[in-house]
Amino acid sequence: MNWDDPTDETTAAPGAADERLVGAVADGEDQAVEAALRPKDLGEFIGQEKVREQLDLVLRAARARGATADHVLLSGAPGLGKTTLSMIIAAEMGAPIRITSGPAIQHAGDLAAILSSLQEGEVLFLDEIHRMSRPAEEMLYMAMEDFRVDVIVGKGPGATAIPLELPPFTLVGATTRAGLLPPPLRDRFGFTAHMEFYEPAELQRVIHRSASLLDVEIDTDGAAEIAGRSRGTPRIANRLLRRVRDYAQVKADGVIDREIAGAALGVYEVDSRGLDRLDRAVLEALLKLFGGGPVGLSTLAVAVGEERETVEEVAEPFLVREGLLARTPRGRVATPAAWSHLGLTPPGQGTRSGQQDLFGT
Ligand SMILES: Nc1ncnc2c1ncn2[C@@H]1O[C@H](COP(=O)(O)OP(=O)(O)OP(=O)(O)O)[C@@H](O)[C@H]1O
Repeated sequence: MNWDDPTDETTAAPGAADERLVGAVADGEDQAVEAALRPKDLGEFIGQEKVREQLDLVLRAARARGATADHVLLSGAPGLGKTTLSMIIAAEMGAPIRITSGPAIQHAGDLAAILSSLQEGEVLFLDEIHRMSRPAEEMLYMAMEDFRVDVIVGKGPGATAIPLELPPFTLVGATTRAGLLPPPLRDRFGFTAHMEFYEPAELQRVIHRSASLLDVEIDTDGAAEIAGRSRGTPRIANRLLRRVRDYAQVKADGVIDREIAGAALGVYEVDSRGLDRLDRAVLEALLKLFGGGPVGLSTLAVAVGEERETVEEVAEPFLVREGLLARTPRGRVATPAAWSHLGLTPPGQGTRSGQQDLFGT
């Protein structure tokens, strides 16, 4: 976990991030419906304009040369569309795709088995590439550069390396942490793209598109309301849309407008900026109990009745990214935006501070 990286929500306390409605990591229900919602080509892929434009050039040029596309590295937080883009790359190249992940490749032999069964031009999508084992990573260097691997047969002094030719393929590596990749691996990608969080207007388009695929009626304001609470992440936008759809079906006529979206997400405790119960508890403790800080992480965790790791890894990254909380050498500090988001006045700036509120003075 990189404490200073507010986008690093990937190594959060086990289960904690996944169970949240606003967690960016896919849960079982997401996996079941995401296939139906994935854009199928670059034209359908919303936002990430620069990445799309550059990738379009890379793929067109490869097609014009009749060659396999260069290896592609996609970095960015979970749920921003890395898997989707890798499938689009394969579709645009008219190639099959094989999907695996770093943690699934623990031995070089696992990788050799996959590589040796690839077809010519196939796209190999390697999610969480930064979590691959060292020996597999070293085998990948040669495979990417020379389309060849040395398979070691036997052990000790009798071990022999048998060279194995591979068909040309395109590796699409995905990582939440490009900085963690060793430079020799990073350098072997011909094209590297960093995926940014989405603007609310882009998420609004994602929501309209998904609503139409799910046969849900939603108006512009309803989509805007959900988009504003989706933490810049299409996966979260799609998940919130499904919960709001349930609410609209049960409590109204099935049509989603701003009022219905706001009421539904109120039930699920996702506030107007996308903070959930845990995020708000952390902020409230920081403001009301500690006057906005600085306060140590352990003290803050005790105050909200959570594990230190949960506060640090599950709640804080988004609060930092939103500019609501700062991690300083002296401890956690609330920003002016945190006070205004919770409708409180910082101490010394008015009649009602968080501290005064708490003690009713
Ligand atoms: N640009 C986009 N336009 C429309 N929908 C998108 C876009 N990006 C992502 N999505 C939707 O969000 C969902 C999650 O995307 P995807 O699985 O590609 O994310 P990811 O970055 O690979 O996540 P992870 O790192 O957790 O594997 C998909 O179902 C897809 O429908």
